[in-house]
Order: sequence, then C-alpha cells, then structure tokens
Amino acid sequence: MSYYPHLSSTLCNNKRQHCRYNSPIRGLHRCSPGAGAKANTHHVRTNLLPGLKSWTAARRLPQALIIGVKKGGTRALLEFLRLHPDIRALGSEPHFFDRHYSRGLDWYRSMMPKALDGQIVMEKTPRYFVTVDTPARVHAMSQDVKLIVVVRDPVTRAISDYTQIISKTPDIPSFESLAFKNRTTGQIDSLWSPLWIGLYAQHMERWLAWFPRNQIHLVSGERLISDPAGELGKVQDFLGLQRIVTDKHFYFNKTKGFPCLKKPEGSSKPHCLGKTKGRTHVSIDPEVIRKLRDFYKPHNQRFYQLAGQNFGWH
Ligand SMILES: Nc1ncnc2c1ncn2[C@@H]1O[C@H](COP(=O)(O)OS(=O)(=O)O)[C@@H](OP(=O)(O)O)[C@H]1O
Repeated sequence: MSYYPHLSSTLCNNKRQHCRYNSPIRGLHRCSPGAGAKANTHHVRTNLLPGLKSWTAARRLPQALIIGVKKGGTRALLEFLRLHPDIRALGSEPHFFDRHYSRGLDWYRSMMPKALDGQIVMEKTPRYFVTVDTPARVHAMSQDVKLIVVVRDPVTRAISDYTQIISKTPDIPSFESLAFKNRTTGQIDSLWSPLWIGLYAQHMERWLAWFPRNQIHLVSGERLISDPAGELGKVQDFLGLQRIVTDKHFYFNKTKGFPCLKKPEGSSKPHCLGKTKGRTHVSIDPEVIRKLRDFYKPHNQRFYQLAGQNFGWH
C-alpha cells in the first residue's frame, strides 16, 4: 500500500503506458521511459511537498531538441510544449552544436534549466537542421535524443525568412533579384540561404545518416496553426508524455490571426506570440512564386518519401 496514493496513481501501469490521473506535481506525468542524459553533480534540493518528500532538481543535457526549421513555427511549438509539467525548456536558442561547440558539454549543460527526474529537458535552435556537422555532434552527445523538426511550405518559409532579414537590413536587394542567379534564364540561386534552407530532403538525409527515422518527429507548420492541439498531441506521444496540452489551452485570436494561449506557463492572462511571429510578408511577384513552386516540386517529393508523409505543399 502506498503512502502517497495520489502520487502513485499517476505512474504508468500497463504496457500501453497509459496514465490514470494528472498529478499536480511536476515530473510525474511520464508514460514511457525517456532518453537518459547524465545530470551534473550540482544538485539543488527542492521541497515540493513539505513534510512528505524532497525532490532533486538538476541541470541535465537535453533529451529532446527542436532542430528546425527556421521560420517553421519553432517558437510556437516550444511555447506550447512548455505548458506541459514534464517539460523543462530553455527559453533562448543556445546554438551549441552549430556555434558554441568548442565550449563543451559542461557549458551546454549549465545553460539548461533545472529539472526533476522524469522531466524532459529541451531546447530549440532551428539552425541545427541545416548545419553540416550538427547531426554527428548531437549523436556524440546522445544516441537516444529525440529530434523534432517543424516543417513549412519552403516557398512561404523563404518569404518569411526574407521578411525577417529585410526588417533588420532594409537596404538589401529585392527577394526577386536574390532568388535568381539569372532572372532572364530563370535559373534559381539554390545557395541563397532562404532558398537553401527549404531543401528539406537534403538536410533530412544528413540527419538520417545518424539517427533512425522513428527518432525524428516532423511537425507540420501549417497544421500547428490550423490545429495546434492536434499537432501537440502527436508531439506529446512522440515524447512519451501524457497528453496534457490539449485544445482547452488554445484560442484563435482573430486580430493576430493565429492561435494563442489561454494561460501560458506562469501566468493567468491569455498570451499570443510576439510581433516578430506572424508578420505580414513582403509581397512577391506571383510569377516568381510559381517558378519557386516548380523548383521545389522534386525536392518536396523526395522529402515526402523520406518523411513517409505528404505535407501538401503545392
Ligand atoms: N501561434 C502562432 N503565433 C504566431 N506565429 C506562429 C504561430 N504558430 C506558428 N507560427 C509561425 O511561426 C513562424 C515563425 O517561426 P519560428 O518561430 O520557427 O521562427 S524563428 O526561426 O525562430 O525565427 C511565423 O512565421 P511568419 O508568419 O512568417 O512570421 C508564424 O507563421
């Protein structure tokens, strides 16, 4: 007989790993064992239940990463996942594997939020998806790490990317002139970063050389907007978590034109993402958009094959 029936009742109790109740306590909603990453030795005692038991929170290396894609909806996904009591996510982008790798894993670990046993530590850095050395480096940290990629129509993604770039550097040439090596012949400049990032199959293949397909979960950036609870449900399943973030957490904000949170973590007020998320895009010559759609068609098909799903980008 358990002394803490309200706690033990949250533990997984059958092979299908269902949980019976929601615990009010962080760290007790896991429905499957997660990838292990060693904690550091600098523990902090955290008394969650005065008089009952003290729990140990520690900084650990992440067990899950949102690796991309830039402008895919990665911030929205991270903010939504943070509502889950068994997720501890770093708010900023640490860029460890692409920019700060020489600082070492101890530095990386020190960046992470403290987490209890059973909580999943995660971070998002969208550039990881496209940086050549990153898959091998992530693999060297952990073979079991769970990887999440939010993908979005590469043409819309490129325009979103350019909209962000021009908002910071207004003097750059037009999208139309940067997208082509030669506008007259119609030759696309696939090495221009906003276009190159959208070659998802190429980047995905690099990850698949290091990680099995079932360790990479793809989120549709489009569905993350049209059905956030549906996409979040699948991500929670992938992470082995109970589905705690559900449609009751979201409402559609007509002014913003996007789903927003009824009650974000640590607040009781509704909250939408900031002004840089969901910007009005610069308008692009429809003929250029048509050429880009043709350009991406074979790449998208190859990506659908690798993904085992069709994202419906036309
Ligand atoms: N709920 C909600 N609110 C606001 N924005 C949302 C939301 N869900 C997805 N998105 C889309 O997220 C796009 C930005 O993607 P990222 O967060 O990955 O951008 S970044 O790479 O971190 O800069 C952003 O792109 P733009 O619309 O081009 O600004 C949004 O379309």
